Amino acid sequence: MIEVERLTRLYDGRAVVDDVTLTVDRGKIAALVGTSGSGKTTLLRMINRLVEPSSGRVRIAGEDTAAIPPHLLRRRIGYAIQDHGLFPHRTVAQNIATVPGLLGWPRRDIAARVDELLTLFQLPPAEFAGRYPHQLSGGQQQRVGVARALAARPELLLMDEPFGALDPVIRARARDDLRAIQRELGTTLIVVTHDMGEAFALGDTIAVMDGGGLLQYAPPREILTRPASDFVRDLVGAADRPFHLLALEPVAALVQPGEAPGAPVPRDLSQRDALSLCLWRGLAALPVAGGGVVTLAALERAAQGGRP
Ligand SMILES: Nc1ncnc2c1ncn2[C@@H]1O[C@H](COP(=O)(O)OP(=O)(O)OP(=O)(O)O)[C@@H](O)[C@H]1O
Repeated sequence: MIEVERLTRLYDGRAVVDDVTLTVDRGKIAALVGTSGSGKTTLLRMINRLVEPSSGRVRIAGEDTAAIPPHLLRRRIGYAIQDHGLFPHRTVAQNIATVPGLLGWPRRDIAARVDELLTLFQLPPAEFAGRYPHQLSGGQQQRVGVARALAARPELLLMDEPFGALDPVIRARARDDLRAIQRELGTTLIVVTHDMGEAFALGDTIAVMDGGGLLQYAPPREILTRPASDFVRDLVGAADRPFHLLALEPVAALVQPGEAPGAPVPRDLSQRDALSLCLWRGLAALPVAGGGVVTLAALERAAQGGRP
């Protein structure tokens, strides 16, 4: 569990992060969103002490980070940033091996870990381990950046716009891969993003920041249906709210008895994609694999977030 308690950072007497308190449970994902300059990156960097807090504290699994020398702390916390910061003169394998090497892992364990991560990130080791960063696409470089951040099995991974440089299609895939990998490894993750869709797709909780302050910290559904202020409502995109809400749940949650023509959709299809299919095909209901249907009417009700 990560506990951020009354964390503040002053620059020239001005609080760019102002008395922020939040908790991220172990194995969960918190997404930090907010306007430009609202303090997201500064908050993230105070967690691994790349920026020293002016006041307040951070605890990781109960341990106060102020008591841990920064370089040791950073070996325990993965950090991935938009321009991924790979070492250009080191191979992919050497890049990923950086922190395990610093920690003095046996060579054989490091090699096994590099192979494991490359495979997990769908970069076959035989093809990619020996390449240099400039021999990779932007998307591949970002995956190596994330693999490197995860290499020493950190209890916590901090990500600052990790997919910022990717095109929308690859970005959505990278996000889904990250979620799957994060679940598999049980890593706690705090991610800064400008993309609300990404925040809702990834975050178990969403932290909304403005002017250094934390305006709301809550699960996605609550942020969408009960925004703490007009600012939060507008920031998350009032016009997209029904679609964000539908994207949170699979059709399995809405299945009802009945039959409908056509090929069944998988039970884990998002309600948003189901709505899209209904609209595109002009259908009032879709058959769902394993039996039953999801109706356009049920999707419409779900899009209203349970309002009467
Ligand atoms: N070293 C510094 N000295 C002075 N001011 C700083 C410093 N670092 C950041 N700031 C200021 O702190 C505020 C918050 O910056 P921060 O990078 O945390 O915002 P952000 O929410 O991550 O923004 P963006 O979304 O644009 O990346 C900004 O006004 C920035 O100018």
